[in-house]
Amino acid sequence: RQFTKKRQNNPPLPPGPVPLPLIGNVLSVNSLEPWLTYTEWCAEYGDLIFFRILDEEMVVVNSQPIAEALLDKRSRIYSDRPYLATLEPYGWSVNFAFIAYGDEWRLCRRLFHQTFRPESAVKFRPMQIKRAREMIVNLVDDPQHFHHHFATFSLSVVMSTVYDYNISARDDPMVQIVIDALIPGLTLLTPERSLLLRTFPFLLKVPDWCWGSSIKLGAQASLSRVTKMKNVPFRYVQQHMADGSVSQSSMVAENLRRMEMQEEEDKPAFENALKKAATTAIVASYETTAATLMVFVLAMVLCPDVQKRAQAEIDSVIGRDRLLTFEDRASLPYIDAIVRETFRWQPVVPLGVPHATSSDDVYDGYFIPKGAIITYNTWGITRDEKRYPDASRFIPERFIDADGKLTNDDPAEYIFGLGRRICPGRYTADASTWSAIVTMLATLDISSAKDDQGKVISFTPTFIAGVVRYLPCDLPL
Ligand code: HEM
Repeated sequence: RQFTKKRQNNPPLPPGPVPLPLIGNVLSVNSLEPWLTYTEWCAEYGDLIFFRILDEEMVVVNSQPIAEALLDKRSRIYSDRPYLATLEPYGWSVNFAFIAYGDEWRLCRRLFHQTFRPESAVKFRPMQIKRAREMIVNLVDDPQHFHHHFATFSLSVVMSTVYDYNISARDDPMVQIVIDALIPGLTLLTPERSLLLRTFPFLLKVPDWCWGSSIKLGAQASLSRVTKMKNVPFRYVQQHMADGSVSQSSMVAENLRRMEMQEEEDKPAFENALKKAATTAIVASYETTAATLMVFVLAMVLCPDVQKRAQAEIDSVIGRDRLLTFEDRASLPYIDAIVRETFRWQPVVPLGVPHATSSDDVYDGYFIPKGAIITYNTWGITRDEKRYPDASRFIPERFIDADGKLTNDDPAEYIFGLGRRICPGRYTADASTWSAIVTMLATLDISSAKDDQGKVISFTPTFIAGVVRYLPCDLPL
């Protein structure tokens, strides 16, 4: 009744599938790969769709111009995040990517931005190239565990910028702490788990011996792992600052020095925000960068001609006598086209991170209610056949014009989200991806694994779906 009353004097809602009473459209959405449903709906209902999942009001945006008009141009209204009941009990409010739009988010984001804005991020480039070369050594030594080396690479870049911590190639204790907290966390933050706790919050209070206590015990275990991930590397910097053995320019060290000049009463909030900004950097980079590099190796195996053309570009422009640096980037357009196509072909965050509206709005004659969950369908953009003919194929040439130059279409403009919540790590992510890809192409040949008889092991790549969509680590490559 409340729902109907609220609508009476407002313009119509955007078009969408007819909801069932109470449950809404929950049964029509592919729960594992919702982006497929949203992309199908786009053909039927257009680029702005409204539907309901139980009592949640959902809006899906299927076009880049509408996403820019809402998330960017009206960012004052569209920058909140939906409430996730799992966040606090499981310790994940430490990740400011999921917290509400407000003062705490603003402070975290400001601290983050100081380190990762373009002018600062450029300083990391030599380190990123160095880490990419270390990754190659690991890949040559132990090619089978390539996913592990990509994850190590991704963490080594971010741990270095945030804590000035150098991780070792294998069995690093700090990496273990991060992985222990992160891997279970990826599945815990699903909307389904959140819905369960929102509907039955008493599940966090049931006695240990009672049926259903596994939720509470799981939350306690997660909280303790995440707290460890937040505190241990932070303490590492505090301890090593005193003896001068960490660089004073790491994100945490720099801000701890700033904190010394602050009033005593401001320090706890600042330290808390700094811990959150630092931990978010680790969490947000870990799986996204590694998943992107997995997509790249898959593409190289499926498209050997692309790999050959890229290697020929490197050989003809740079030669074979030296390794590459960022100064070479502008003279290697085909490599950049591969980076763009890697981002587009299998976007690792296919629905971005959902936004939420903080007040009612009207767009193009449609009413968008306060508190609606706004999902930006990145996957749908990448599958637009008008913009990307033969969209499901890996074709870097689509980003090269007739003169051999890069076109103006750069997927980095949409795969990192939009508006005030746009990925603030995007410059570092792009530079890490480029340095890893170019160094691999210059030094390695990537192909399918072979069995004992020397026959190629065939496989069908299947992705694991979640906020981050990734390939399993045991691909036979
Ligand atoms: C290929 C790699 C990456 C992709 C595809 C990616 C994508 C995204 C997307 C789609 C969002 C949500 C944006 C929105 O709400 O509109 C996001 C948020 C975020 N990303 Fe990334 N990201 C990547 C790597 C990184 C890295 C390396 C870092 C850190 C150095 C990072 C830090 C963050 C943070 C802190 C947020 C939360 C922003 C906020 O809520 O204010 N990301 N990312």
